[in-house]
Amino acid sequence: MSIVAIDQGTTSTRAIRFDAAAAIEASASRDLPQHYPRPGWVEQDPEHIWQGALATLRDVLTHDVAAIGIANQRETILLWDRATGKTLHNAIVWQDRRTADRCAALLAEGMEPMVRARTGLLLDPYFSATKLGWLLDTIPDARARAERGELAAGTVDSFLLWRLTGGRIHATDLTNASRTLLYNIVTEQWDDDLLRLFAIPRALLPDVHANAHIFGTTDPAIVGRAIPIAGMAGDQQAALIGQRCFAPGQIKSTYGTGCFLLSNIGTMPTLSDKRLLTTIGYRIGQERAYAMEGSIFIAGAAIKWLRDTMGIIDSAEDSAHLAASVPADHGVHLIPAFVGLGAPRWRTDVRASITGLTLDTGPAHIVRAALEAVAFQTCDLVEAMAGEDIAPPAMLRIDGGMATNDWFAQFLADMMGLPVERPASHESTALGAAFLAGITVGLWPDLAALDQLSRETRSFTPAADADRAVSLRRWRKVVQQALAAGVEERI
Ligand SMILES: Nc1ncnc2c1ncn2[C@@H]1O[C@H](COP(=O)(O)OP(=O)(O)O)[C@@H](O)[C@H]1O
Ligand SMILES: O=P(O)(O)OC[C@H](O)CO
Repeated sequence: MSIVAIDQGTTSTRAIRFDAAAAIEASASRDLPQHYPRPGWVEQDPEHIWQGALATLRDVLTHDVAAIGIANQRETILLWDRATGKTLHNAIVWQDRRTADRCAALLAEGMEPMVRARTGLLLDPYFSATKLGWLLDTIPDARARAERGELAAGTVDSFLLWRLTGGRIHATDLTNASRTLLYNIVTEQWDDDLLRLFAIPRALLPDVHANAHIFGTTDPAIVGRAIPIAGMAGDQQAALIGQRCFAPGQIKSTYGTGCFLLSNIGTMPTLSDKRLLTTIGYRIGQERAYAMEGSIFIAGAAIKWLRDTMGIIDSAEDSAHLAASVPADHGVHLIPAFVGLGAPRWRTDVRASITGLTLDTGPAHIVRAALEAVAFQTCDLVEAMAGEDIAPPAMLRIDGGMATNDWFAQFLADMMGLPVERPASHESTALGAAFLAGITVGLWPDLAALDQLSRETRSFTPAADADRAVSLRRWRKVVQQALAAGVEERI
């Protein structure tokens, strides 16, 4: 028996087939283009999302696949016609900032404490609700049609489920729901007050289920037979599960397009004093956990930008040896605020900058500064979490495309002063989705059984002589300057 996980990420879609020992049997991948129609706007073509998922699924599907799991880029929102299945607009991607003014207006009306108490989130354009509101306000007739129940909205998991089931099932899981600003993470229901606040008709929204659940079965016309879609989770929560962070205090950080650090905080939805997010970690049968999250919007995306837009590097892999070629006291800083800054600062107005340039600055310095910035931001998150009333981490588990970079993993350990552990396979997100589907169909009985599966890892131990304090002090000074420049822009 094997399980296929679809990992629908921001820049690519992958399908991976796992065996009963959680080893990878086959994998397939397709790139997913991003569109930037205006500064701060980020969109994707829904048909690209769908075709990528379908093609990769078909590539790895065999007769012994017992179930499919889905993990997905979160918050990205789609709107489609229930009768035809056609989308009404491009997907608005989580990084999109077009609703910054709407969020600022709600903030000025004093709505954030209520929103935060119910959702664990903040009033930021990152989340789905204001994006969905924008679609309803912008597309002619959309609001009236939504109210009549003719339209469906959903995050990427929900859209893929709809398409895979031949337009029969409109559902999501509670981790994805918990990123919309519409879902109450305490009562585990869509929240009527929040629906009113964001002017979202209830008829648009999917049913919500726990993560390990038969959400539907594939339409045989699409993949040849009816296979249960038996697990779904937002990609960061899927990585938390794939990294087996099942005990309070266990913490993982995934370095894909962005970086998302999630700490298992147990069964209470404790709110942060430091502008971190509280979110649903997972619900699998009777097992449940909330997570505290620090979200950094740009991680691997900075390396992708240096490669694809600036042409400074030929491949992302080259960034490791280029960084190693530059001395530690190089003095260059890159603030990767290409779409503003996420946790713990949450500043939509700040823009990216490179400082400390001299005539001997070359591409390698900028590459190193980009990798360093992601590590420094992780330190800021870990420090913010250390001030919370939650169990302190003993080490950090990392994964995602950028985590394959050895230089980065070592620098991260050095700057945090904490050991960093990296699984041999960086596909923790897909593994988490496979775990969910496998539990549902009885391949594994429970979380304890997952913990016992063999797990090969590599550890990065902090170097004794790493100049942590000085490096972090310099980083924070440059961030302060970028924040002040953001204020000036607004004036
Ligand atoms: N060796 C590397 N060093 C630094 N960044 C890398 C490396 N390999 C991949 N990346 C970055 O990782 C990202 C891809 O990781 P992935 O986990 O597939 O992301 P996503 O799920 O967001 O699409 C890209 O942004 C890429 O630039
Ligand atoms: O594409 P990733 O892996 O950076 O993940 C995106 C996140 O889910 C956004 O919240």
